[in-house]
Amino acid sequence: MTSGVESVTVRFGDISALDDVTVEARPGTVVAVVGGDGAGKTTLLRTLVREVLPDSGVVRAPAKAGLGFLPASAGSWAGLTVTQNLDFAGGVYGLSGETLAARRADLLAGADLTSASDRLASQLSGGMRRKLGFCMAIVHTPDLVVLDEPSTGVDPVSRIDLWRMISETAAAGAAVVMSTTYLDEAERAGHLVVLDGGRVLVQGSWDEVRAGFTGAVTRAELAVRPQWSWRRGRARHEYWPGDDPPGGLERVEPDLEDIVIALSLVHRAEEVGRTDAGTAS
Ligand SMILES: Nc1ncnc2c1ncn2[C@@H]1O[C@H](COP(=O)(O)OP(=O)(O)OP(=O)(O)O)[C@@H](O)[C@H]1O
Repeated sequence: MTSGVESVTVRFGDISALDDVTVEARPGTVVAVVGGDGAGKTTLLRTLVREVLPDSGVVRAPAKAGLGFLPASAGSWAGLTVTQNLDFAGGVYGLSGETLAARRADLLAGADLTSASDRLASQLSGGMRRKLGFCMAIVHTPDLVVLDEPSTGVDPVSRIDLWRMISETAAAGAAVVMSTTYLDEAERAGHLVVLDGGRVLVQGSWDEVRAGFTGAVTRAELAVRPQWSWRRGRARHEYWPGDDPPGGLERVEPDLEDIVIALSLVHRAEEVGRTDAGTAS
């Protein structure tokens, strides 16, 4: 079964957190949801696991036993040990005895947490804690795994562990939907969804997103039009929608971060234009 949301709209009072969003999560693939603060990433994931009911649209997802969710918060109990946390999560899904023990041993080894089995979750590093939360989310081998920023605040070495575990989970047949603020990481997902203001700006494989991007990005110490520029390292990158930047400016091959920011700037300019037009009429 392919999970996903179709034409989903979610409102919180006046705020449109998701606006006519359609995203598919096929078995065996990783979908990375990216976008700035308040783009709607968490709302999309929470809608998929039925923590949020949409105002309109259709949600397709397995029943609870087939769902694994790592929320943006820790995802484990601070006062329990690593083993107790995993056993509790496994117990909720009916795992016990040797089956649970074997699954626990596999997960702990894969997450490089075996030597920390008896430590309280509160005594783990941020990265170890996220890895534990991930293991708890997949202990029952769910068909749909939903991860809210699994690698935020995680050191680079643990991020590599996490990515390996996520890829292995998808390779074993699960559909994985995750949000991330690390765009270099998102480029590795099979399918990308770029959100801004609750709308899907673009989605597809990284190659498709890159091929569909129009306009040019330049790099300079100072921007010509600051409102169309953003900082990258010591320089500023700037977006030119017409693909015709002024001569003399150095063009760069945009990466996903450039593309997400450029598309978001265009989207926000269009929104302002719409609001201005609405006010004028
Ligand atoms: N429970 C809620 N009540 C009211 N507004 C909410 C609620 N949850 C989210 N929102 C609003 O919906 C919009 C989308 O929020 P969401 O948390 O989905 O974004 P996000 O992309 O995950 O952002 P961030 O990366 O900052 O967590 C925001 O404007 C947010 O303030």
